[in-house]
Amino acid sequence: MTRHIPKAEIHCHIEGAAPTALVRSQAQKYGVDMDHLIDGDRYVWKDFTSFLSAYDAAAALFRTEEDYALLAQSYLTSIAEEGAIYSEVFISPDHARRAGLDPQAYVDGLGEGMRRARASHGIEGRLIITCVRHFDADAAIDVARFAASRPHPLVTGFGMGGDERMGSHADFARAFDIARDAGLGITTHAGEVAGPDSVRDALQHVRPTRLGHGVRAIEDPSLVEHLAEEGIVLEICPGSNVSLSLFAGFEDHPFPALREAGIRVTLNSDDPPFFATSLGREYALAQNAFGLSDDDLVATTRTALEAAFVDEETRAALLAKL
Ligand SMILES: Nc1ncnc2[nH]cnc12
Ligand SMILES: [Zn+2]
Repeated sequence: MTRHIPKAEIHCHIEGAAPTALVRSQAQKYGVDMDHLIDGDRYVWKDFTSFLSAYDAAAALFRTEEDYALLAQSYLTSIAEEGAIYSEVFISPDHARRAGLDPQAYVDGLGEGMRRARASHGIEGRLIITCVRHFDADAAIDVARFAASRPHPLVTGFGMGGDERMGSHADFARAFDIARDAGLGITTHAGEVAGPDSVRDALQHVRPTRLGHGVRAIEDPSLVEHLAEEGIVLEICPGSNVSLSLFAGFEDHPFPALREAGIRVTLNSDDPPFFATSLGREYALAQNAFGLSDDDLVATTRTALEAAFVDEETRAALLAKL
């Protein structure tokens, strides 16, 4: 049991956090048939490509500001009940636009959901605007400009998700420059479904302080050393990685080896209902499968808070809770 451990999450996609029951009710509301996508309480997918398609289909069912307010409120409330004190969620204006929702209304809805969760459960939240690698690089520049305009006080970071097997971070360097110049924190997905070269590509072209996943850096000892030396924080999502068959099981997962190599590691759920997980389950797994003690788990939360894209006053207040 890790309910008593204060937790912080810095890698969760809000559209990927929608429980199947909520998506079913959204589908009913908008008259969309989702039977091919949901079986009982699980999403139907078989590999990374079909996972991304299922994710896009679920996202298409959130269409109004209030839909997103409810989604953010219910997600933050659920992890607060598992002991979370801080939540950064990845958000995607491209997905909102595709669902017919104006990006400003999207961000306002998400911000309102975070405000409600903070009021009821005390959980602090921030929004990381992401572009999508398998959409196109010009769209990414528009998304970066939107993020750089600081559309909401809770928007504090910029990142990229999507299909890492496509293109290079070089194609998105301009978008990341726009976001960095506006003072936003920078993270990006790399070293998940592609290997060490992809991590090096990300470091070279977008200079992130954090990496989404990064776990396949383990295939290159010199890269592991570099990540440790530079203090790059890995947003590790073990349940997601095993579910997507990056590793055969938790006993093969590199979390312990990366941690022992001196890399700053954190625990996250990525897209929890897609991978039958939750932030609480990730902490419990780290205890049971990786042998982390209560103190080790709290240290992981501390790393997440140190790496969080948040103002220093809020960071100090959060760290004081540990
Ligand atoms: N695990 C993941 N990798 C890349 N992009 C994503 N978008 C949502 N989940 C993702
Ligand atoms: Zn992710």
